[in-house]
Amino acid sequence: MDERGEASDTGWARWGTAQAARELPDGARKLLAQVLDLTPPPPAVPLAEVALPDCELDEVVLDALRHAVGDEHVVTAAPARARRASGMSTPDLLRDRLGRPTLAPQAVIRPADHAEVVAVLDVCSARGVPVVPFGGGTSVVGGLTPAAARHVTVDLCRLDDVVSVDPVSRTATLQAGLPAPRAAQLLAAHGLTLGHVPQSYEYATIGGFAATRSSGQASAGYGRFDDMVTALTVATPRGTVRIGRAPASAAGPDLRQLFLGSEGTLGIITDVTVRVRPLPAQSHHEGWRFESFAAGLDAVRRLAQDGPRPTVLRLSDEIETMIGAAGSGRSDGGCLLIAGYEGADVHPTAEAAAGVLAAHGGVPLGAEAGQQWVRHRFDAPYLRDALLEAGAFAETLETAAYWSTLPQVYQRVRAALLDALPDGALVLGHVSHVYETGASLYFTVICSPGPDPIGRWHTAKAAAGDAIIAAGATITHHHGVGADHRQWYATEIGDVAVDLLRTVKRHLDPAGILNPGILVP
Ligand SMILES: Cc1cc2nc3c(=O)[nH]c(=O)nc-3n(C[C@H](O)[C@H](O)[C@H](O)COP(=O)(O)OP(=O)(O)OC[C@H]3O[C@@H](n4cnc5c(N)ncnc54)[C@H](O)[C@@H]3O)c2cc1C
Repeated sequence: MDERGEASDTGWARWGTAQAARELPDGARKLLAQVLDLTPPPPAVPLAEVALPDCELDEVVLDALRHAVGDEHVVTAAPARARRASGMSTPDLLRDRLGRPTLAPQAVIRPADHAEVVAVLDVCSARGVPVVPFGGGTSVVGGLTPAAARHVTVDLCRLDDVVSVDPVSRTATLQAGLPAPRAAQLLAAHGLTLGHVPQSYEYATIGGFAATRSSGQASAGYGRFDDMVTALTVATPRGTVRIGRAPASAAGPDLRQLFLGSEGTLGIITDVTVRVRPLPAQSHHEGWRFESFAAGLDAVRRLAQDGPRPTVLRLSDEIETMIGAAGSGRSDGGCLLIAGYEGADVHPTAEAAAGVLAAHGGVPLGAEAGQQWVRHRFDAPYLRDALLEAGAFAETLETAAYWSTLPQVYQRVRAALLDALPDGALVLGHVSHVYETGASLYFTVICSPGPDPIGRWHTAKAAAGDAIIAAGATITHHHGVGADHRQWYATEIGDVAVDLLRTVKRHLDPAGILNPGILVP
């Protein structure tokens, strides 16, 4: 078994391990059976039984790669390649379940450090071998499935340490392949935290967060991941770029931003320097009930704009609240808001925020509702597996918009999804990342799979993408562009910006080996 647990099927056709699987709560199962035509799928093909054609890379290329990283770190075994053929969107999982991953790499290359990443890029650039950087493999937008045959995957799993900590400036330099839980553990030893807790926290990596501009559940208090980055090192086919020598700078455009969100198309990020904060002495979460999503949105906007700002601020719409209640046995109706506070002394902030929430019609549900959310904050991906097993289809998408247009965007995306899935679908929504000027909107769709669940989802997702762009919102707030959002991304940024991006890519990656077909239209 290697360090990613291929032999135990970790992350194959499911989130995490089989041992960590969750049952669908009875209430939720009954509710779904009333509204959807549930069709349980055949059992998933185990990873060890996936058959792939043998690696077709030239022996000269394989030898050069072995020379760059060591023989045992050029892996051509089918399980290792199959496991890295895609990310973790529901279509990815469904293809995995059938034992038919989209486009497996020819080999998995595991460099140990920046110099080895540079050496791998040199080989691949000279030989025209496409390269897919791989962090935790949790992309949900096709970010790991290039439009290229015979590619290799560069797995950053051996770049998994803290390079340095500067407690005076409160920064830490972290290697790109460091998984989020290990980063948290290593920083905690210094009394520090990053505060970045996306729902994919258990498996995603520091480099992946930077490459996709990730946003975590506590973004109201700690900011987005790209807000946290003060410097980064990137290996490109042209050489190494290191940017960020001061906390702020007027030395030209901020080129860190060129690489943040570049999704492996301009280079491989090998380390990231991030702002860190002291581990919070206190943490308190509580629930609130609002009569309607509109009323809750009003309260959330007031906190986002005028403060006090909680660390976690999350508002579910009526349907998400109802489904959550069916799962937990509660049935308060309305819309559930979770407010979380972390810091040295959270109670003054929590009390002042409570005043704002109550003034906007919020009814306190107490700390138990908050704790309930904390206990289950990482459950959703496991529940998606449970839904797939029960014969439903479940997938998510997200966007962001200014406050003035947010309600219309919400309505239009919901309507587009429901229209595209006319035989019954549940569309759940929430707001969980807020800014002074607007917020993200996150949708979960649960529907009957039908005979062609992937095709059906592509149609619905395209309708949602069209609605998002037509309503003036962004095609993605935090999942990234990948292969799946490219078409809408091109419309969003326009022709001149598309040319600019293509020109930058041509300069940094003249052979066009880095993640072809991802991000760059
Ligand atoms: C169940 C689930 C929940 C999720 N929840 C959230 C959430 O709450 N917030 C959020 O922001 N996202 C979320 N995501 C999406 C995903 O976790 C993020 O995009 C995450 O940042 C990806 O990190 P990763 O290490 O898994 O990267 P990967 O999936 O391995 O890679 C993502 C993209 O970045 C590129 N890449 C990876 N590492 C590097 C590197 N070192 N240098 C250059 N390019 C690189 C890859 O080629 C790929 O295009 C979720 C995904 C799942 C499956």
